[in-house]
Amino acid sequence: MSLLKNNKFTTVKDVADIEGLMGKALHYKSNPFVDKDLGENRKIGLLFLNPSLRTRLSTQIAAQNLGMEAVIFNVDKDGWRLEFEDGAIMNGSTSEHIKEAAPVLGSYFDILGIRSFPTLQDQEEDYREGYLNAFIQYCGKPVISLESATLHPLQSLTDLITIQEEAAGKEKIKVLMTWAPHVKPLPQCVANSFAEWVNAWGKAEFVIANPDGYNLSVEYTQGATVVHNQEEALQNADFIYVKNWSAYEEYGMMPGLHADWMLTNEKLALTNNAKVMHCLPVRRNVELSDEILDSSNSIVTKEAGNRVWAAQAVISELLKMNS
Ligand SMILES: NCCC[C@H](NC(=O)CCC(=O)O)C(=O)O
Ligand SMILES: NC(=O)OP(=O)(O)O
Repeated sequence: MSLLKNNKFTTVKDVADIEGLMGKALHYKSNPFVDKDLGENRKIGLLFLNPSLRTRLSTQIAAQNLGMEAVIFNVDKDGWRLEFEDGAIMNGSTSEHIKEAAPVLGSYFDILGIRSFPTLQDQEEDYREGYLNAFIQYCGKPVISLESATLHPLQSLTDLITIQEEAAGKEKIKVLMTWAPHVKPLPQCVANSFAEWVNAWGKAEFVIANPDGYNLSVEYTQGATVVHNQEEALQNADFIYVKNWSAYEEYGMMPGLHADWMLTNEKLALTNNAKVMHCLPVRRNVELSDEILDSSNSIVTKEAGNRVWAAQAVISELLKMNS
């Protein structure tokens, strides 16, 4: 039985068995090379339209642990500028249409991973996931999201296994996702995705705290308790997931800077000695204080280390589905 429902990995909705996939990731953590022949003679193409440290390296390592060859291509810097619009008269700055580029890439690789951030200009356009969906439509191969306009599923699977490891069998845990300040508008995707996965997992009391004006789309938060008072939300939290995001309603805007939402030791004292998580990269002393990041409560680097095992579980399932 496959742990995936669909021949792609772009949302928790593509997963048939969340606990099974988490278990598989943790199994790989203990036995990284147990399936080292599974991907023999197969190739994964990792396509980036935006920067990345963790995703590109952890996914490459995960593929190599399965015996695959991983090729990274920075589409934004090294490829032709792509056109996505149907019927476009290409007499401007775009040189190649996705209708040619995607099937060509599909012919070179067995699996494709794609990172494409939102523009934060047009909510409707970003939430339609035009880039990701065009690749899926035209490449003819299974696609893994390496962070799209609205979601970051490899990050969220990682976050759940990290929580499971740290909770160490504790029955009732409270997970708080809190908005944090930032200097520029960031996508909602990491926060949407974490909410989508924690809600689908259903094993935690889940609270989201954000200032007025920063509510996420209910499509992802449904099931969580959304509050606007951070101190109240911090009470008895076992895990604090820290993330900035720009406004969803007043799309891509920053309706208030709220520097006082940065987590400090004083605030951490309100919690159940909570572990602090962040997807990284993090801006020190803007999003999270030095005193938290340098304390034993911070598990951010351990969390990033777990990215390998989440990616390995997903690639392994896709290899088996397409063997
Ligand atoms: N892939 C992990 C997060 C990516 C992105 N962060 C950023 O763009 C941070 C940029 C900066 O701090 O300059 C985000 O929040 O969605
Ligand atoms: N957390 C994460 O996706 O990091 P990168 O942007 O460095 O890949």
